[in-house]
Amino acid sequence: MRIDVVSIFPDYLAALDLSLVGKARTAGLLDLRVHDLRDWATDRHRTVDDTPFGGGAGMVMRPDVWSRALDDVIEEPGAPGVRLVVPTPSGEVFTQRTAEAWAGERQLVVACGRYEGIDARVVEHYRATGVEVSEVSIGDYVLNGGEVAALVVVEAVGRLLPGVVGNPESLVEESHGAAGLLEYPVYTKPADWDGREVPDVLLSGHHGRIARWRRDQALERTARRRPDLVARLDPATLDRSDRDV
Ligand SMILES: COc1ccc2nc(C(=O)O)sc2c1
Repeated sequence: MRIDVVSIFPDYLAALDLSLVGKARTAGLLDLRVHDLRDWATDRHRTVDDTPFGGGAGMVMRPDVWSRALDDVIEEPGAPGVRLVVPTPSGEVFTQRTAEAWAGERQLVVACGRYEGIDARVVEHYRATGVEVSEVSIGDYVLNGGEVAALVVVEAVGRLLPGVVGNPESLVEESHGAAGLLEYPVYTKPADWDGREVPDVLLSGHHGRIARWRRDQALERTARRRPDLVARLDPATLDRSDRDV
């Protein structure tokens, strides 16, 4: 998979050279390219914005600069599996399900807005040329630009690519994973720390009981902290018929 990120702050994406995503890049599992939008500006000040039509505070990012950049970066506009991602506070919420769907794409191009955003005609133009365009938000809080959202999207999608995470099994049990539950509490050595002990069941060696305890903990935690997720659970996840283990 190829992911391109276009930003006026390309150094913001340097964190993607680290950890799992960095290893995936080195291993050739993820072709991640970061671009400076100003490289497509035409004036000596490398201007990418201008005042908003209709007035109002702030500046808007110019459509001509963005289209020169995206025309260069999008491999095959309109081809299947090519998606333009535009992080925006007015976007649909980006979730684990979104990440799972996008992990199957051929190319993601993430356009990071700044100032008051990107001229709306850019999204209109690429939609009209047959490019899949997704305007997404990573949550209900105020950011200053799309770069943080780009980091979230690249990590959430990149870690789902085959070979990136050592044990694919771990993708099932993690919070918001395939089961749709929050993760159960985890423990490691020392067994006795701060006068607090590890739940006995985890020391029992009884795998069936451990699995059941973990699922019960995940269900309880999800019901307590994220009741909104419980409504979406597969009924089989709530099935307690294995009580005999
Ligand atoms: C101007 O560009 C922005 C500004 C805020 C913002 N907030 C996002 C979010 O995902 O919440 S993406 C994004 C892009």
